[in-house]
Amino acid sequence: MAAADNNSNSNSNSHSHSNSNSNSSSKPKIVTGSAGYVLEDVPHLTDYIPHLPTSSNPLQDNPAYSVVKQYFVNVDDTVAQKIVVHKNCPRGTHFRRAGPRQRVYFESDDVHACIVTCGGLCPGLNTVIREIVCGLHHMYGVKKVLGIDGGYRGFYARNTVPLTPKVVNDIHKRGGTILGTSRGGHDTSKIVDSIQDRGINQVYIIGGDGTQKGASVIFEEIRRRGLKVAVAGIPKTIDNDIPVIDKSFGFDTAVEEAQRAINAAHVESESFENGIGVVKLMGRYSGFIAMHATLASRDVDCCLIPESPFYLEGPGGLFEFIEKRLRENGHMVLVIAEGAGQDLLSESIQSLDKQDASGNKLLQDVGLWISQKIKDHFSKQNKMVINLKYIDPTYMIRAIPSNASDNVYCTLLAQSAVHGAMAGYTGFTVGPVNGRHSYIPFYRIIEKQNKVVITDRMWARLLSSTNQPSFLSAKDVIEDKKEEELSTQMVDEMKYSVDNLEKKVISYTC
Ligand SMILES: Nc1ncnc2c1ncn2[C@@H]1O[C@H](COP(=O)(O)OP(=O)(O)O)[C@@H](O)[C@H]1O
Ligand SMILES: O=P(O)(O)OC[C@H]1O[C@](O)(COP(=O)(O)O)[C@@H](O)[C@@H]1O
Ligand SMILES: [Mg+2]
Repeated sequence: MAAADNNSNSNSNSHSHSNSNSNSSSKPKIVTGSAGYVLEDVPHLTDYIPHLPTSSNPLQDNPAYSVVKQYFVNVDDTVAQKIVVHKNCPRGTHFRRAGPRQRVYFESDDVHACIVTCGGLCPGLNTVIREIVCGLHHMYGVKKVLGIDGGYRGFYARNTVPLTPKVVNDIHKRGGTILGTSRGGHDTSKIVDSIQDRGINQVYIIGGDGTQKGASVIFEEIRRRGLKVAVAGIPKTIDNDIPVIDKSFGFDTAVEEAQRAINAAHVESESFENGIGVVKLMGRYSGFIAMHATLASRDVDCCLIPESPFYLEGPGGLFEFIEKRLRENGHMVLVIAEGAGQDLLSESIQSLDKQDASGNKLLQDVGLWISQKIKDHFSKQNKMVINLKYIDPTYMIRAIPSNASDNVYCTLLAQSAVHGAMAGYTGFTVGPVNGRHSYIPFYRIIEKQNKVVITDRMWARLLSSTNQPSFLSAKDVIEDKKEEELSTQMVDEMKYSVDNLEKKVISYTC
């Protein structure tokens, strides 16, 4: 059966904007079941192209997989977002489990896939590219895979690179992305025109929060034009700021590399009288890298992240703490995430309010700023002679190849994306939810940023390991907790009453 027979739109040069379905924009596909079960499903090509032919999955004849009992995922398998539950609480949100399906919606020979990488670098990008190419080739017999050069704008402004298992064979040993990447330059219609012109029918988009927003609008436009094109997102972020998924690829590698900078800061500070080592780590709005690097190292005396406000002067302030540590230990190490203390910076330095090409706010260098502030403080009052060393390993932690565990993780992400697209799913991001790989609708990935919750146990662990001040009064902590509880409760209540709110919802009883 030729799946591409139903794909006349995707091979047309006329940029048809007709829609085969009256539903022009996709609505969340929410399925409810008993006991407050909610499935936030992902779109499928058959939602807007009816009667698509299917064929059996070629993997069933592949000797490598045929020995694995139940290799195919049951169509009804879903993954729970919340696994800690109480006896009477609703079962909550679930996502479709990732993995190969018995039936596929593309014939191998008809697949023309493309891969693009966008946004900042991250360890593991090349591994994901490699495993998409090899997964398509070895598992599904797909021969036509195109690399888009230089991010989104490469769809219409740059050359493309044919990708084969041979071309990508050892790229996972290199940092960066062999395809190149960029910020800005997202023109949805031009991108979809290019997809249509080239006859591409599977689009793999690797990138962070900005990229996934772009992928979501590309999917909507493809759907509006009624094209048989599957759009799969693979979440990439060194900052670990993408919600829902357990963590992002490359994060472990980055945390590991950050240890080298922290070690250096520790050695330097220990070797000089009143030595202070300051390390700035990435993390625009989320302090995960700084928090995990601090927890892993045990040499850090104070960790400052964007989520936890702090102040410099007076009782309970940073200067007082530094002085105390120096008197106790003779040295100290301070780790600061790049987005921390930006409010303090803009008070003392004139804020320029500049943005990068993607519209991300360009931050002032908090590492330099805080180093100068500390130096000024101790010299002005003639308090103590200090020896401060500032280390900024910013790009060094992300421009490296991924470690072994991230390599395995990248393989699973790539294979999940390939299985999903072959099974006709579209408009989804792949990622582990409580350890199980899942297909997550774009809107859940882009609706907010993942941040360190300073009223959670992890931050408490950090505070107890460094014994640094929380820089919050007890009253602030209680208020923060209340706000967090209130918003979690509101989300739960909204989810539970979803079938009352949304009449268009497809509902069935398990
Ligand atoms: N809201 C948006 N809508 C469409 N495209 C976007 C949006 N935000 C960012 N993009 C595009 O996604 C790409 C990467 O975004 P960027 O923020 O630089 O990195 P990241 O995806 O890593 O967060 C850029 O090409 C940018 O133009
Ligand atoms: O200098 P660049 O390339 O814009 O990258 C710096 C930024 O990239 C990041 O690593 C994350 O960016 P992404 O959103 O692209 O993943 C930030 O931590 C940092 O501010
Ligand atoms: Mg981003």
